[in-house]
Amino acid sequence: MSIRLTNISKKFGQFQALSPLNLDIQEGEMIGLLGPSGSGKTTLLRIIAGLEGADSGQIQFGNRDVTQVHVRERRVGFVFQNYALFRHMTVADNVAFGLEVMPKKQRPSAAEIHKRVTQLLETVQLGHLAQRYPEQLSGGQKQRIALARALATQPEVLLLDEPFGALDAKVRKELRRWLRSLHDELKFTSVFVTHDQDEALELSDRVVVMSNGHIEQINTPAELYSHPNSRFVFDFLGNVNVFEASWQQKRWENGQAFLTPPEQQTLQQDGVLYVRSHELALSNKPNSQANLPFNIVAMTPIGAEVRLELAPHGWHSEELWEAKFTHHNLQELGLQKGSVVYATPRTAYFFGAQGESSPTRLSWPFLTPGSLAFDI
Ligand SMILES: Nc1ncnc2c1ncn2[C@@H]1O[C@H](COP(=O)(O)OP(=O)(O)OP(=O)(O)O)[C@@H](O)[C@H]1O
Repeated sequence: MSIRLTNISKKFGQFQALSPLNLDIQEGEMIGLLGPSGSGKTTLLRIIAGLEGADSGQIQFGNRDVTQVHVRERRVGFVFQNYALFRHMTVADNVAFGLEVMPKKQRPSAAEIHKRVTQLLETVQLGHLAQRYPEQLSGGQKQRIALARALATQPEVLLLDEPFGALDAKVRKELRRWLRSLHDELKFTSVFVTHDQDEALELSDRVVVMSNGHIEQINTPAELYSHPNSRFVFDFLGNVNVFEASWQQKRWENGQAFLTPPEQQTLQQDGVLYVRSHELALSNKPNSQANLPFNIVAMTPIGAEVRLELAPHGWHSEELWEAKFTHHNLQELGLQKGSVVYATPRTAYFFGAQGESSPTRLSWPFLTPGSLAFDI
């Protein structure tokens, strides 16, 4: 079932929770609503569900205008963060609930309900827990049951509000993969809310990035990562290093540090350069492309990588910079906590001070310490 939102807005009193926004969701797509707390994700999800009315605009499911249609008639499945299972009912009865309360004419027979519940419990791989009560389940199991319950009425749209928010990191990851494969198998259209960028990037076909009640950008995870269209999206997708750049004749400067633009670039103005932590090379001396001196203040192994925290040396940055390397790379470089190093970006994104919101992507030839043809 495709979903089309046209001109949807919502105010709570004087507060504009959603500015008029448009969103087209394809049939069978999995859409992640990502944004900081208060950006309007849950409000938008509740409006799609029919749990909240919009102040303006139209909602279509396929060709059907559902703007005025009651939540019960919209045929959506809903999963909340806090499971919302009925405590006094067994797992099987919880899953059967949506079917049992159907109007008599539409309700399947008792035998059909039993069959469907059994199948759903198999799908969520919890058939053996059918006679347990919610309090006898782990958080991850409860959330799978909540999903089975939401799917029992065979909705064409599944809406999930921070479905894995209350679970620990490992269970979250398992359930994410599991939800994605269930989605691919059953082919319903899903919209889920999250403030976890990894979750949004891993699960979604497209991510809708929200801030202050409007949509900042909609794109596939890969495109969002390679072409963030605003500083907000860049910041929100995490871990960027910021170089406040003042244009001085042929290069960007900040204190004693400088960066020379790639040859073909003609961005001769002040601005801000954003550099991702894994797009930095380090060396024990500067070169003609970059003179970005740092003190290494911390080296933290995180799984297969080591994260370096770098304090600018002789220039200013609001925050420490971060660089990521494999253990092997780092050994080759022979770096120690406390040493001074020079960073050279491979790629950076330039936001001009003149206010244009989309950045220019800058790409330099990759310089390794041994191949610095133009060391200074
Ligand atoms: N019923 C309500 N009455 C008044 N204000 C509300 C109501 N529901 C939401 N808001 C406000 O609207 C804004 C958007 O809320 P919403 O829950 O949609 O944000 P969110 O992006 O889902 O945030 P979170 O990640 O914290 O859940 C918030 O500032 C919130 O305080």
